[in-house]
This record gives sequence, C-alpha cells and structure tokens, in this order.
Amino acid sequence: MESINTFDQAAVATQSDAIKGRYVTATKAFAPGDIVFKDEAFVYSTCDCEELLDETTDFTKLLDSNEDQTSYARSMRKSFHKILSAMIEMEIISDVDRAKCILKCITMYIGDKNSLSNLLQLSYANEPACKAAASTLRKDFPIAFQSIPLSVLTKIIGVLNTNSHELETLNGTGLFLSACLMEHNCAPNCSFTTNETTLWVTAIRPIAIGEPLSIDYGNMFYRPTSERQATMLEGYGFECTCVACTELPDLARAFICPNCPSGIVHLFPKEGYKCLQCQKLMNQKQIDQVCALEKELQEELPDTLEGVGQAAKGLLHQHHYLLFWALDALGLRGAQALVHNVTKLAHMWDRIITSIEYVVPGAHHEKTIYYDQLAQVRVITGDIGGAKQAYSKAYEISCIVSGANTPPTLALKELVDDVPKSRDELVERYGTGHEDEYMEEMEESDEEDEDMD
Ligand SMILES: C[S@@+](CC[C@H](N)C(=O)[O-])C[C@H]1O[C@@H](n2cnc3c(N)ncnc32)[C@H](O)[C@@H]1O
Repeated sequence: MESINTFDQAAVATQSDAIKGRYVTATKAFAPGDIVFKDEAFVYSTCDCEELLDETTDFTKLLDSNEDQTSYARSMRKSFHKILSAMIEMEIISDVDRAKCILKCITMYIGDKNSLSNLLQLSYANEPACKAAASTLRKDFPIAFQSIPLSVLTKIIGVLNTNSHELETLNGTGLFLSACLMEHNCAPNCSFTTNETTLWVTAIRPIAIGEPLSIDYGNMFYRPTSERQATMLEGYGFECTCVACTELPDLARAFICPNCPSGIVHLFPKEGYKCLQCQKLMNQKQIDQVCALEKELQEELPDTLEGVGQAAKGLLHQHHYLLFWALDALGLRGAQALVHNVTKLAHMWDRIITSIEYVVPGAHHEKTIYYDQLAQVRVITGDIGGAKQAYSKAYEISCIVSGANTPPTLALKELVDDVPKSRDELVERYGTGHEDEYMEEMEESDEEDEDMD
C-alpha cells in the first residue's frame, strides 16, 4: 500500500462547476483494477464507547484506544458524557463516532483557527437541521461550544454528516478530505475501499483522460432508481441526473410481463413500463396493480422462503428488489448460522446470485461479499469445488474493485488457495459469533415451513 499515490501525486485534477461544485477528473487513462489514489482520514472515531455511555460518566473511560485527553478540548472534558449523550439524540448526528469526530474538529479549531480550512470549504446538505443542532449545543453546553461561531459549528456538523466514510475494520467513521471531492454516480467508474484509517480509490471501468471520477455515495447496491434519487436528495441535497437515473431501465424493479410468457418488464425513464422481450408497454391498470403490491410489500417483507415465493403474486419478477432483499435477509442469516437445511440454503443462494448478476452485472464491491457467502454455503453443502469457484469469483471481482495487491484481495486469495473444508473450519476462519441466535431463528422458520407443507 505504501507505493500508492496520494491525491497530490496522482493523475487527477480538481475542477468545479455551478451545479456539482468541485469534482475530480482523471488526467491519464485508468484501467479496471488500477488504484487511482489513497487518502488518510483527516479525523476519525470509533463506536467503541457507545455501550459505555450507559455505564460510566468518566471522560477517560469514554476515550478510544487511539485517543488521549488532549484529543478533546479542556472545555468539553467535564461534561463529555452529557455532551455525547445529547449529540447522539440529535437526528443529524445520531452516531457516537460522528459526535466524537465533531468534537475533535472543534478541538482542532480551538487550537488553530486555520486547521479546518479545507474541511470548511466542503459543501454539505441539510443546513437548517445542522444549524438547529449547533444552536442547541451552544445553548445547552455554553462552556464547551460558545467559543465556536455558530456558522463554523453548523458547517462542521454538516460536513461530517454529509461526507463521512464508514471505517469497517475500525467500527467507526472518518472524513477523507480528498476522496470526498469525488462526485456521485449511481453507476460509478470508481470504487473505494478502507482499511484502518486509509481509504483508496480504484477504477472499476476503463476511464478516459478528462472523465470525472465518481463513486456511489450511498452504496445503493440493488436499489431502485426512485430510492437512489430520494437518498441523494435527502442525504446530499442534489438531484441525481446520472445515466442510470435518466436513461437506463430500472433493473431493480422487475415485473412479469402480462403480455408474453417469459418477458420481463422494467420502468424506462422516458418510455414507461416496457417489456424487454415483446416491447409492449403496461397499461395504467397493470401499473397501478404492481405499484399497489410494491407498497404492500414495502410495509412488510416476507420472512420465509415460501413467503417470498407467494409475495410475487404472479406480478413481480424474481429479480425485483423487494423479493431480493427479503431473500437476502434469509440467505445471509442462514449462511452465518451455517444451518442444517442445506438444500434450502443452496436454493436461496442460487437465486440471490442469479438476481445480482442480472441487476448488477458489472464489478461491485458488494459482489465480493456475496460470492464469499456463496462459497461458505457451498462448503456447508460439501461442494468444495463449487466453493473454490465462488471464492475465485470473489477474488476476481476484488482485484477490480479493491486492486490486486491489497489486504482484502489478498485475504480472498488465501481462501482460493486453501478452501475451508468444513463448517468447523469456516467458523474458525471467519469467527462469526452469532451462530446460536441465527440458528434458533432458522430452526423456528424451518418448523413453520414444515407446518405449512
Ligand atoms: C462529498 S461533497 C463533494 C464535493 C463538493 N462538490 C464540494 O465542492 O465541496 C458532496 C456534494 O457534492 C455535490 N455533488 C456530488 N455529486 C453530484 C452530482 N452527481 N450531481 C450534483 N451534485 C453533486 C452535492 O452538492 C453534494 O452534496
């Protein structure tokens, strides 16, 4: 990882326009799998103290292992517990790691007013909610917050709310000042990976000189267009006009064609609900019918395999996102519990993977996780050859989305080279920890299904 270029060294340029603000473009061509640049977290925190908030009011006990007293201004230490508790009650902050990042930024600002100059240039969404949170904090904790101008506190809250990245290996979040300049696209040309406090950006499609580099801000894997657009508007304050939103059919909303037996209907942005096979459009009555069913399912997803089958009511295609996510919940729980009903589990996973390959055919980091899960399921079913194939697929995708010689890809390579051979070996290698809980749930669901048979 040391040899990867930082943003300043990389073949990228920062540009700006009236709609998007600043964005990043390529100054050389990139191939899929090329790492474009890496970035170190400007500020980060973990959720480690979340449970302790109920148990202790002692400031020092609420510090992460990488923090010491000086990570937080003297003025906040005495009421630290109360401040954190109040901040996580605020919807715009919610998480303890984000609250801590905000407090650390304020500490930096108190120490040196110029220390946040790059952060304070970033755009953010939901200004009124950020301002309301900042005003409340200044009113309720004057000693800690009154020395920060309202406008600065508002901006710190807003920037961390809009721009933080999850740090999976640390169970926290961080702010990456260069990576967050990249624009959003629902079908992006780059993917990002994090390891500890480093984030790196990898090209997942061929990128030409001058092309904007984009990522998916909301990790909207297998989500319908309307949901992606609503997330961008609510969370980031802009209307997404990418090709996937404005020109391509919405593959995640898939319906059985009422006019031809094997046809699949999607909503096309300009034409309406059209069958890919017979090209006929659905009429208003048919549209109303499928929309009503979607609404019903959005309220409550089925939680058994049979329930998923029945929910389609002959109208939704098996690739429909609501059926997919219902199946995903069952399949993931099943895989983690290493359940005994292997035939059922194998069937669910075949369907999950087939649907993913239909709706998200290109490289996507979520697919490495699904193929890894598929491999685990195949180990459980005793299909070690099939498991090796699935691990190989996960590895192949990881080479594109995270780069070949990076920790997550090398971890998959180890699994390809030395496939676990049994459930016990899987538990040993993965250490899931929730087996008992899930096992109970799956056994209950098995019993229910048997009762229904
Ligand atoms: C993470 S920041 C990106 C940096 C920002 N452009 C700047 O100059 O500070 C996110 C913001 O960039 C803008 N943005 C990003 N992608 C966009 C897109 N595809 N269309 C319109 N605005 C976009 C939105 O204002 C969004 O809230």
